[in-house]
Amino acid sequence: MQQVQHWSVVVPAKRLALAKTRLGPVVDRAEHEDLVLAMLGDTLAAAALAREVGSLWVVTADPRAAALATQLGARVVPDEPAGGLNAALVQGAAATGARFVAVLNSDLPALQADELDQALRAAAGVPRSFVADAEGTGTTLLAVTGGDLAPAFGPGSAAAHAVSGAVALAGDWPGLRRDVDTAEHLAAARALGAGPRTRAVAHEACA
Ligand SMILES: Nc1nc2c(ncn2[C@@H]2O[C@H](COP(=O)(O)OP(=O)(O)OP(=O)(O)O)[C@@H](O)[C@H]2O)c(=O)[nH]1
Ligand SMILES: C=C(OP(=O)(O)O)C(=O)O
Repeated sequence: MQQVQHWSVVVPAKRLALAKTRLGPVVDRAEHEDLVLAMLGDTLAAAALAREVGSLWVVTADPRAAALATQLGARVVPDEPAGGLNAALVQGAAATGARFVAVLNSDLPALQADELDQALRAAAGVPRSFVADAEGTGTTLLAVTGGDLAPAFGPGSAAAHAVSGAVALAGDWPGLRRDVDTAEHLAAARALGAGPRTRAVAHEACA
């Protein structure tokens, strides 16, 4: 029987009102926050179904994101003092107290539990690894099996993670790689099959 490694998965969630600025005008101001929250919810729901995931953690300063995370079974780590994404991830990883830690973006509405399971199984065999986004420039998942996370998220993070020694994980994981920054990405995620929360909000906006 295949052994299941229980990972602590840390998901960062920016304040809804400040997040996803590049999505631009696909939805109005009120719906924008709902859409960001919906993508977080679909990401967490898929991750919660993954067999390799032992616990889910959300680092956020946003009350609605924190409430949804709790409802979906995640533990909330307050994002304070607000030091930006990489600081939030280091804080979240430390809060888990775990050796096997993976950080996962919150904007993966087409994520499938089985692709996360496959990626985490591959990640278990190396000290530090990452999954590049669909464009190959960004990062959607960074995993460590005991050492420092040393996150380098931001523009060009895939190259930064590779240069710092993390192994690029290979796999056909379209939902795991499809982060949503722009309207085009949202359309691509919907074409792959976004989760129900994102579908419900995006339906109105992009019908
Ligand atoms: N807790 C926390 N999460 C963050 C922070 N900045 C970004 N994130 C999260 O990190 C992940 C990747 O962030 P980006 O894709 O750059 O998202 P963004 O900053 O909302 O998007 P843009 O406004 O388009 O740059 C998403 O899960 C964000 O919610 C931060 O300062 N704190
Ligand atoms: C922060 C990142 O996300 P994005 O490129 O989607 O902003 C990243 O890929 O490092």
